[in-house]
Amino acid sequence: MKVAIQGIKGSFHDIVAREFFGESIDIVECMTFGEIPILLRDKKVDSAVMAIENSIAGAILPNYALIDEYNLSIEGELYLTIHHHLLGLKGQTIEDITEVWSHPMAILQCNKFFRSFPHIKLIEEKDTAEVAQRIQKQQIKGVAAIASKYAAELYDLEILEDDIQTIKKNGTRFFILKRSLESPDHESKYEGVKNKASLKFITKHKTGSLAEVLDIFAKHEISLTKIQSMPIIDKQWTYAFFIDLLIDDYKLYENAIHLIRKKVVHLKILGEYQQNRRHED
Ligand SMILES: O=C(O)C(=O)C[C@]1(C(=O)O)C=C[C@@H](O)C=C1
Repeated sequence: MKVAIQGIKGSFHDIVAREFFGESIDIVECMTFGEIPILLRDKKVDSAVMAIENSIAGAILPNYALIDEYNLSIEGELYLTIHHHLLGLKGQTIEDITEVWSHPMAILQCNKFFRSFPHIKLIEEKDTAEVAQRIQKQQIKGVAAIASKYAAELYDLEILEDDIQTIKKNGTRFFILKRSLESPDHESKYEGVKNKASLKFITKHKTGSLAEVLDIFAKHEISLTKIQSMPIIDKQWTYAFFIDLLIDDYKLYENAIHLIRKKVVHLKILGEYQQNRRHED
């Protein structure tokens, strides 16, 4: 079983892939999110892990666009508690550090910490763990990574400061993705309780059209966990909506979808999957 992730061994995506699928998978490392749907489309991998939102930094909008454009199917989700640490070569202290390299989402989650160190330059890189690996391999002094404790252990770096995210409780939600919704060989090995769904819809451009859709959910006692608007790029200043909802009663959910289909100009079910509870620690 081949699973594409953003980043290398020791990245948060790596942790999620192994937590979701177990240790026996082959990880295919990508250095951009954009490579993931292409690997799925070309059948180079069976599944993929993709971060979609973080509790401090918010949604990763380009990933919504990738899932939509390549018609990927959401097969599962995982909420991971994220602890960011400042990692450097053994013997270094924070006073020695003049630059910090990390993934842009990780930097966003730690911005407040660096306000107290205005001389430290923050530089966006492709992956938290890849920076940790590079610092060790090339014995780079004066530079620190923002990465996980697991990356510190793997790449034998020292934790110069721990838990540097803006607030202690920090989490990222990841999607487990499979090939296109239309794909004929679309298998569902992870068939379980499907008590959550993600949808995309575009309403008519008239007063109250979004309210009508939300009203149908309310009347069917369907609880929404997230609503996200996304620009429709070929129709400037118009928007599509991405909604996550909980399915308590599948029949009620189906009825609601049936009614909503008649109200909107476009509706796509991105996936129905088992809800993962958010960890609180
Ligand atoms: O760089 C990593 O380790 C990643 O897995 C990427 C990523 C992200 O894209 O949000 C994953 C989780 C954290 O929120 C920070 C970075």
